[in-house]
Parts: sequence; C-alpha cells; structure tokens
Amino acid sequence: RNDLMTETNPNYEFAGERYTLKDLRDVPREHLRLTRALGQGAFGEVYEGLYKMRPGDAVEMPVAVKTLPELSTLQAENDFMLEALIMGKFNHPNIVHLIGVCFDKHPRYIVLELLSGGDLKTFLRESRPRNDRPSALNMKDLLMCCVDVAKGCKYLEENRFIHRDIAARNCLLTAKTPGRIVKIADFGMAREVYMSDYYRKGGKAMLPIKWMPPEAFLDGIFTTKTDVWSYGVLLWEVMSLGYMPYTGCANRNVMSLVVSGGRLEPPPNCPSLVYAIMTSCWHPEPPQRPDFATILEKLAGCLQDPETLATPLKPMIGLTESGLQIR
Ligand SMILES: C[C@@H](Oc1cc(-c2cccc(S(C)(=O)=O)c2)cnc1N)c1cc(F)ccc1N1NC=CN1
Repeated sequence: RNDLMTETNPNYEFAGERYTLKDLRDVPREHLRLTRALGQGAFGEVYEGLYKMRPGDAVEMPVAVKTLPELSTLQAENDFMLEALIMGKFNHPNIVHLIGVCFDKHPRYIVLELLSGGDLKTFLRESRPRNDRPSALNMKDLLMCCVDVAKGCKYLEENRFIHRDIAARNCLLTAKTPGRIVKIADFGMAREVYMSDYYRKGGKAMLPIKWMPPEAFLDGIFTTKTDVWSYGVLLWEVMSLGYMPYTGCANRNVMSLVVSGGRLEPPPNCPSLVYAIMTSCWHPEPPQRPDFATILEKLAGCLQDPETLATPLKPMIGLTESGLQIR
C-alpha cells in the first residue's frame, strides 16, 4: 500500500497532507436505507441504498454501500478504514465519490455514489455485437471510456498515488446510455466479483497477475508505471469488449510468457493506432512507458483519426471463454 496504516497509527498521507478518520463525513445510520444487494465485495456484501441527506428531505439519494461484517479481523477493519480514507481524499470527476462512513458500530458502512451503469467489464460484454443486434457501441464510445479512465489515472499519478489494480472490473459507469462517464471505483485491491482474476500467490495474498508488469510480480516493485502497464491491459479489455486477457492461459504461464517478451495480440478489429498505445504501456523498462498525460494525447490523436473512428466493431468469430463462437 502507499502508506501502511498500522493499528496504532490511523493516519493517512495523501498529496503531502496527513488525514485521520475524523476527516471522514459521518453518515447517520438512520438516514440510510439498504434496498438490494449488488454483489459480494472484498470485505462483505455491497448494497444499493437510499440516503436522506437532510432529515426533513423528501428526496433520497441513491447510494452504494460497502459493508464490513461484524466478525472481521483487525486487519480487515484497518483495510476497510484505509480504503475509506483513500477514497475520501480524492476529488475528481473520474474517481468514485465517497459520501461518508458509518463507523460508529458494526456492521460498518462505506457509502459511495451509486454508478448505475454497473462495472465496465460487464458493460463491454453486454455490448458485444450479436446477429440480432449489431453492437450498440462504436469505436468512439470505446475510446471515450478509455479517455475517462486515463483522466482518473492521470489525477492519481499527479498525486503520486499508485492504484495497483487498474482493470475494467474496477471501473464503473454512470449510465449504460450515451453520455456515460467511466470512473475508477475500487481502491482496495479488492477481490471483487471476478475472483478468478486474482492469482493465489503463496498464502492468501492474491494478485491480478494478468494486469501486472514483470517488475511487479517478480520483485514486488510498484510505481506509477505499474498502473501504466495495467492501463494498457485495460485498453485491451475495452477493445476486445470484455475478454479475459490471455484467454485460457493460466497465470503462471502468463508470467513466463511476459517475462520472455510475449504480449497480448491485438483484439479483432483493433485499430493499429490504439494497439500502438497498448504496446507502449507494456515496455519491459518501466521508465520507457508513457505517462498518462502522453497516453491522453495519443488517445486524442485516435479520436481525430477518421480511419480509426470508422473501424467497425463487427461480429467476431473466435475462441471465447465459453468455447468457439460464431457471431
Ligand atoms: C463497491 C461497488 O460500488 C458500486 C457498485 C455499483 C454497481 C455494481 C453492479 C451493478 C450495479 S447496477 C445498480 O447498475 O445494477 C451497480 C454501483 N456503484 C458503486 N459505487 C463496486 C465498485 C467497483 F469498482 C466494482 C464493483 C463493485 N461492486 N461490488 C459489488 C458489486 N459490484
């Protein structure tokens, strides 16, 4: 983590300032109503809910609520609090907004803005072209999603925050319809709904190997250039409309493949300008990888290139996770 918070030291450094729990807005539990379960988070169930901002208000704000079960270890309590502290310090349109916390008693809650478009990976998979329906998305839609995530990453980079888990599963959309905004929405290196993405390395620590550069999974070195590598894999996820990277390849084989110079192939119909950004993010030497400002410039170039924009997301024929499929 960026700044290990020990049991006795509930402080957190961000952007050169020091914060403690008292900096987090306390949400009165009685103003919160959990309506339905959204799925299993790393710590506990995540719910959709409604939050009455001011007691007299008629209107209630839709929220997402991360819960920490009563029977949690001190480490889990710490991680939960640290995640809230981390999210509470960010202020950017492409990073999920923390509304507040309920830490007065168990079960503890982290209250987030609800992004009702759901996660990016699911959205991409749902948007794949089918015989009955050509894809609802075009190349511009995909590139705009990538731009949003890159803007969020640039903010983190500017604040010297290393995310360590940039991936489509950890990004959410404000809506599925045009005008959608994508936000980075998970900061816990959390083992979200896609458990299989995390490789059980030794003990319980699970690492998203397929999104990590060699220096990270070999030597545990994490820098902002780690996030750049992961962002390159996220680009690949977006352009493939939500495929699992290195489909069918086990994590340990990915490690040896990548160390010996192997890389992800361009997804079907991926414009060469976009694939060039991906491969630049996967340079073996971290300093040689672009920063997010450069990535944004290159994406802007793609968005101004007619040939790139005209590339169709036509039905693909190929091996998918569920076997050979003709679409
Ligand atoms: C913690 C949770 O946060 C949220 C989930 C959804 C959300 C997630 C899925 C579906 C829908 S919905 C209402 O559009 O069906 C909304 C909407 N807003 C959130 N703030 C989350 C953040 C992520 F970055 C990735 C996955 C999840 N989870 N956790 C459990 C399930 N997803």
